[in-house]
Amino acid sequence: MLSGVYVPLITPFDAAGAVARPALEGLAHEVLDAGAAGLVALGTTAEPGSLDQEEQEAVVDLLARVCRERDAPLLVGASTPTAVTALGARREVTAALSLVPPFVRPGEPGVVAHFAALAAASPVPLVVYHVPYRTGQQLSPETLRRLAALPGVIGVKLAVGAIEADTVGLLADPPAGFAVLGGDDTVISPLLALGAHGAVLASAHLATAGFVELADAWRRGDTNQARELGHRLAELSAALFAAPNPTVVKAVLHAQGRIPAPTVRLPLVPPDDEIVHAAVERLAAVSGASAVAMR
Ligand SMILES: O=C(O)C1=N[C@H](C(=O)O)C[C@H](O)C1
Repeated sequence: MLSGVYVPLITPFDAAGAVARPALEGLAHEVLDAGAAGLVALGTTAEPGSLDQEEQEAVVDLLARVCRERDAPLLVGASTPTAVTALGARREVTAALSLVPPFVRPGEPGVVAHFAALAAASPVPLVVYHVPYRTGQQLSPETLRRLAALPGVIGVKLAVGAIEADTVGLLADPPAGFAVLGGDDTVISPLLALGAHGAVLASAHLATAGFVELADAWRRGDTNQARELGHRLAELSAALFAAPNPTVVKAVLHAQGRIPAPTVRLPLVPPDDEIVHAAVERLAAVSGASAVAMR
């Protein structure tokens, strides 16, 4: 079952605005070196809607090669029958990360029917990407359990924006063989405390070892370490999400010299300098105060 911290890699661009493949490869190895359980290609953080087909394929090709070299799991953002079918030829792909249909607001029976059909068509397992503030579609615990019972659905990336009673109930009695991965960076520590199996965190491009240690500490029951580290990392995530993701993450990676430019593509625009400075300072505070070597 999926577990640990997965990093949904940004798409770095060079000074000319093209995908900076060497930088992407470097980031992939860096986060795996720091203990990330696996990678996500074409997550929200990758700005997939701003990449053309060739760029998307180049990103998946590169990250699939890295995951093959590192024997690491790879999730790939893919939400249509055509997109998931295209993953069949890629043996490195562990699962598709498939968005609850956005904007349409089909209702919960429609969501279940959608994922039943998508899973039946998919050559790879599915992780349901549930992010209602982006999709406009809420899902009850009962519906999440119905999704978990679908053949081929192996988990959920849960990004409901808070720790809700429904979330507590789901984690009190999680469906067997169904991974619950947190997708809300600022509340990932309490979600792990409740028993989430792991996380998909844009924040984990930075202080990667800290986020890995956070998940490990909650898993082994080291509550003092987990609680203290969780508070500090939550402050870092809040700073990294003070402007639309991944604008701040990219700016900090550029400030660290890890990517050639902080460029984001429209409709995203660079964050205010003050936001970037605050995130850099928060990262330094987290890194400086931690016994866990962080970058
Ligand atoms: O790229 C992702 O996957 C994530 N996207 C979330 C979002 O921006 O809504 C944030 C999370 O860190 C992972």
